[in-house]
Amino acid sequence: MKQVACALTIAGTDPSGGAGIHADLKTFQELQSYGMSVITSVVAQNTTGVQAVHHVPIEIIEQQLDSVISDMPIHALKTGMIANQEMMKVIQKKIAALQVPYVLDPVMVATSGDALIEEEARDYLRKQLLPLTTLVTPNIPEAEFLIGETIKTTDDMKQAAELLVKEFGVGAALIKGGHREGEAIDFLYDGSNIHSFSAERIDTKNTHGTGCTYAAAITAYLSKGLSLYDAVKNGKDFVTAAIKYSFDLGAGSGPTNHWAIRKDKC
Ligand SMILES: Nc1ncnc2c1ncn2[C@@H]1O[C@H](COP(=O)(O)OP(=O)(O)OP(=O)(O)O)[C@@H](O)[C@H]1O
Ligand SMILES: Cc1ncc(COP(=O)(O)O)c(N)n1
Repeated sequence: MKQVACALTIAGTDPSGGAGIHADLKTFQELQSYGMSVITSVVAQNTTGVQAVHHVPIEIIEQQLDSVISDMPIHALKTGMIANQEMMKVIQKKIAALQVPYVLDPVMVATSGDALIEEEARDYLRKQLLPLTTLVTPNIPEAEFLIGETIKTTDDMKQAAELLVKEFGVGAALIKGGHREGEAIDFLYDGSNIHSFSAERIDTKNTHGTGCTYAAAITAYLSKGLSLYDAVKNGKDFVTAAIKYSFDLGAGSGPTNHWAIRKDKC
């Protein structure tokens, strides 16, 4: 029997604490999964945008992966920002051998609009990393890129989720509706059924890190042994509370609140 659930994130940093590795580790901690991290890129960013990016050398990414994999239990893992193909290759090699639930957040641009991954790497992600996943969690622009089709309606969202499983080999697909108007509805296709997860839209500009927080919450729940459906359902509650009680910090799009779920429960 496992002593403690352990979750690993492989992603970039956010010194302002709202997105990337920081959002992931805060979420793991809040959900009582032991958090571990491998850093791909050091990103100088805040609520207003990205100011600079420094990629960690490939051999150091590989060594970080070896350090954690050789010594620690990993019950679920998540990837976020992986900026280029070389990084993807090494991560692909290491995680293919792991055989644990894998949540891929196909991070391409920050909420601010700044690009976080190189053009040529997008295709590599689509062809090589998607087939390794238990779950992929694109927002609408990311899903449009992955399937090469426009997504306008909720039917389009459902079809995109099915296509990702049937044509692109992902284990399951969760298409997030944060970028639409009206209720915040997401669709999960798990290979057999479509499920919807919906919440009232919260009127706020403070959504920096919502995608990271959602995928990290799902990863934490998977590390604790929840089913995919329950992990997404609980993850949706977690991110909704995090947006509802988000912080009006910084001059731009403020960060979500990773301990908000406690307020809703108390
Ligand atoms: N204003 C909002 N009110 C309620 N839920 C929201 C709101 N905005 C986004 N969500 C929800 O937050 C989650 C993240 O969705 P979104 O589509 O924004 O992802 P994302 O684009 O990857 O995140 P980010 O904006 O951080 O890049 C989804 O469950 C979505 O429905
Ligand atoms: C290192 C890193 N990873 C991911 C995001 C996306 O988060 P968001 O779109 O919410 O700003 C980000 N800004 N920075």
